[in-house]
Amino acid sequence: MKEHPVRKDRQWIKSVLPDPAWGMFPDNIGGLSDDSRSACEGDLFFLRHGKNGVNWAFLEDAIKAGVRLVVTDSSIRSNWLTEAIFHSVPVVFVDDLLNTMGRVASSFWGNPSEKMKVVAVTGTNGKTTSSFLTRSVMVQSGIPTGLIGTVVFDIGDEVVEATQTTPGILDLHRLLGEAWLKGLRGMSMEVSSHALDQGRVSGLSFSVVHFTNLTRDHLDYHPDMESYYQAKKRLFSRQNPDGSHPICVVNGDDSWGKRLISELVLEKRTPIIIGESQDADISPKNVSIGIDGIRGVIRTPKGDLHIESPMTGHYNLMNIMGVIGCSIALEIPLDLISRGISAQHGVPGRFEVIRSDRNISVIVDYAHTDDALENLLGAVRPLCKGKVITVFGCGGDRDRGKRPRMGEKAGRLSDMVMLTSDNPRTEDPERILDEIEPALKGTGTPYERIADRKRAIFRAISIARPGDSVVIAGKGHENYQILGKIKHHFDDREVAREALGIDL
Ligand SMILES: CC(=O)N[C@H]1[C@@H](OP(=O)(O)OP(=O)(O)OC[C@H]2O[C@@H](n3ccc(=O)[nH]c3=O)[C@H](O)[C@@H]2O)O[C@H](CO)[C@@H](O)[C@@H]1O[C@H](C)C(=O)N[C@@H](C)C(=O)N[C@H](CCC(=O)O)C(=O)O
Ligand SMILES: Nc1ncnc2c1ncn2[C@@H]1O[C@H](COP(=O)(O)OP(=O)(O)OP(=O)(O)O)[C@@H](O)[C@H]1O
Ligand SMILES: N[C@H](CCC[C@H](N)C(=O)O)C(=O)O
Ligand SMILES: [Mg+2]
Repeated sequence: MKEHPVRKDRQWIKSVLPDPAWGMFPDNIGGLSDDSRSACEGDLFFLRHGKNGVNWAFLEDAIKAGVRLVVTDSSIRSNWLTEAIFHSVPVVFVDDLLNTMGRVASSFWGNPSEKMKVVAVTGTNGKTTSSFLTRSVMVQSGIPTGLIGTVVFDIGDEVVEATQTTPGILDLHRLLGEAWLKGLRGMSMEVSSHALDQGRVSGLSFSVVHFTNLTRDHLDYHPDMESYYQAKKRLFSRQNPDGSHPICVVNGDDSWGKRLISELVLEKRTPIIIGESQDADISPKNVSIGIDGIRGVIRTPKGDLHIESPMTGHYNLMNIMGVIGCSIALEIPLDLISRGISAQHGVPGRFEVIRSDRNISVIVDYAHTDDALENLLGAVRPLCKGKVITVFGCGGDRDRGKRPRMGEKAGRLSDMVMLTSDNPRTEDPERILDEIEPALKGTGTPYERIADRKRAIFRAISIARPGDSVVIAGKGHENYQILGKIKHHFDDREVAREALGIDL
């Protein structure tokens, strides 16, 4: 068993857990796991319910792997646990497993989030973009800062492709622990509604929490918009482990944001409000949005702030204002906020322009909700001299209700549409297109239906004339396409370059 970089003291576990049932605490704990597939000898293993209850084979596998202590929920009692004890693995029963996991994992890594500046962003759209911008500002202000979100988990010298927007609770605490050990003192992270619903951020301490917006998505997982909102709201109502509350930054132009603000005010909290209205704490004073980006002056409680960002679109102005709010909450001086915003030249797969010597603009973007598509196409239109040709589809095994909505937006806001596949996953690609097509057809905009995404991109680029824009939406930074359960290499940017005749 490797020596733990933080927990050199033996039996630290005694101070954070109640006594095990019918057994003693082990002498030492090497690691934490909640998945039999990654459990190691010497680990403390958390036995958890899945959506289908408890799978006892997982416990058996974990014991075979040599875990030294099992912690589980008081509601989980069975002969299998007696069996664990029979194998001389002590079992601890707790009333609130997620809360215990958060406390144990944080303590195991030396409570890094309590020592770092952690900024968390949630909302349907704009999390990744805002988290990159926030990190940039924090770095400019001298706080070495990592990033956890949809595109990467970046903890200093270790940058790995993200597996989820918000990783599982133990991975999250580990990432923060390792980030601290590598000298990072800040973390800019995305928190998805799934993560909030599943308690993945339990035990973490946040300095600032940011709400971008709430529009339709993920209603395959959440029963309705109200439950989706309640999941997001947890980030703002939860307390840090020391009982404090983070500072909240909320988009006051969004209808759910307005509600969140009024609920926070009722709880005697004072959120920093961003928005177009001059009543907002942070609002635009004199801002222009064009092909070369966003520039101008933003009003803030600390005075006027000059911004110059290569990013474009009104929605990115909203993201920038949210980030200004977070930065002011961190007490970062205005000139450094301004520098940090300018230094972020773009975000992978978000409004990524594929340059070529053809006089057409090709834009790859991650818009995969109807609101994002509307925002994106609304940003492209004023910049485009010719026609807007949109290539898009919808993910399989995900919210089906957004399919017609996306079809309608794509049709209404484009001059030509290539209806194609996104990640079909285990669904029949043609059936997904069937669910998008009627709404698209209803707009009267010409379209072609080509399920093969590569062919659709090639076709869109081949029909584009000088001055036209080809918008390839939905997959952004993704370098794969999921067909069935298999991930195949696929990158919209590579395919677009190939179609444009650019050497790869
Ligand atoms: C729908 C959903 O979010 N499911 C999550 C949930 O799965 P589950 O309840 O089915 O759990 P399970 O797989 O039965 O496992 C139960 C327990 O047994 C363990 N296990 C499981 C298998 C095994 O062989 N051995 C074993 O010990 C698991 O580690 C876990 O402790 O709990 C698991 C453990 O934390 C998550 O990995 C899993 O995320 C799946 C992979 C997923 O795809 N989630 C997506 C939808 C997601 O989280 N998306 C958001 C993005 C949203 C956005 O961008 O807005 C994200 O944050 O990435
Ligand atoms: N503030 C915003 N409001 C509306 N749409 C936005 C906003 N910011 C970005 N978008 C659009 O949404 C897409 C996704 O943006 P981004 O990746 O920043 O969001 P996200 O919340 O991280 O999404 P995901 O949950 O899928 O990771 C962008 O490519 C853009 O089209
Ligand atoms: N985080 C989003 C990603 C969707 C991206 C899109 N390409 C798709 O596969 O549907 C989700 O889990 O819904
Ligand atoms: Mg994201």
